[in-house]
Amino acid sequence: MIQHPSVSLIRRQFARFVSLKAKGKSSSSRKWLDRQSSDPFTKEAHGRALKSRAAFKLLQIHEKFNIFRPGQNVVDLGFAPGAWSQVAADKVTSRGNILGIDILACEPPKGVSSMQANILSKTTHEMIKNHFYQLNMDKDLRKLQETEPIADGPSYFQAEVDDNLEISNKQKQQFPVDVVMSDMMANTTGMAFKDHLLSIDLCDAALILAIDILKVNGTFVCKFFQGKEDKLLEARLKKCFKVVQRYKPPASRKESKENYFICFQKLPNLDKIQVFS
Ligand SMILES: C[S@@+](CC[C@H](N)C(=O)[O-])C[C@H]1O[C@@H](n2cnc3c(N)ncnc32)[C@H](O)[C@@H]1O
Repeated sequence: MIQHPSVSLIRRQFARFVSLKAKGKSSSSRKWLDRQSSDPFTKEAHGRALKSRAAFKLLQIHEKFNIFRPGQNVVDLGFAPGAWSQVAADKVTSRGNILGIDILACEPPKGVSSMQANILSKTTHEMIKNHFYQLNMDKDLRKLQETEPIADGPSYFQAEVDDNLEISNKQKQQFPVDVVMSDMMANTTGMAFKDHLLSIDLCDAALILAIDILKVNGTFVCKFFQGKEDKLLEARLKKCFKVVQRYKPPASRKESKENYFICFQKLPNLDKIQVFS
């Protein structure tokens, strides 16, 4: 094919521009690419159709602490691209429910519900609560319909069903979730202290949600970036859970400041003001 000289010139200049850009890649992004291509967890994640190597961190946390059981309700904060949700969905089976929240738009993995929302907004917390309340109501209604054929029954029958629903929802609605887990992190700035504070803010938002919706004895898993304030976070966690442990799974890179709090046995009757004072 004969090309107009100006077209081929533009193509050559474009190719040169691309190659210069590639050469000019910062050493940190080149290092990142090298690390990704040689990383055994990244390779294995591809092989097992997992969304990212982050899956292995949660698998290792689960292997050590036995977090999940079939049938549980789980909230996955900062779920995108979805590796933790994949792991949780596999462990809780189709009897359980996973809700993933992320500030970014992301298609959730199979069997996972999701919301694009910011956990630092109060509205997001309300939306999460409503999601599980609705699930509970649907479950209760199905149970009642299995035992009582309400569709053709007289209206007093329906009233009785409504009363029963109200009672069981009052008991269950408040704390419908078994596990709240957060792998959230905002875009890092490169300034260690600022990144640490950003991370602690996200942990606090996750903890507030856990106080509001976790069952008594429920489990909380939370990534944090280590720094001066993590002792204060740990103190808050200890007011809410009987057992609080720090654990850095082997799949978490040694050079990364990330670490995890694994908290078991949520305590009853928590007062947020007291926890945060
Ligand atoms: C390290 S990634 C999570 C990886 C995920 N656990 C997985 O296995 O695929 C951190 C996520 O936190 C999300 N995030 C950061 N700030 C957030 C916020 N304020 N609200 C909700 N999600 C947030 C980011 O968008 C990002 O997708």
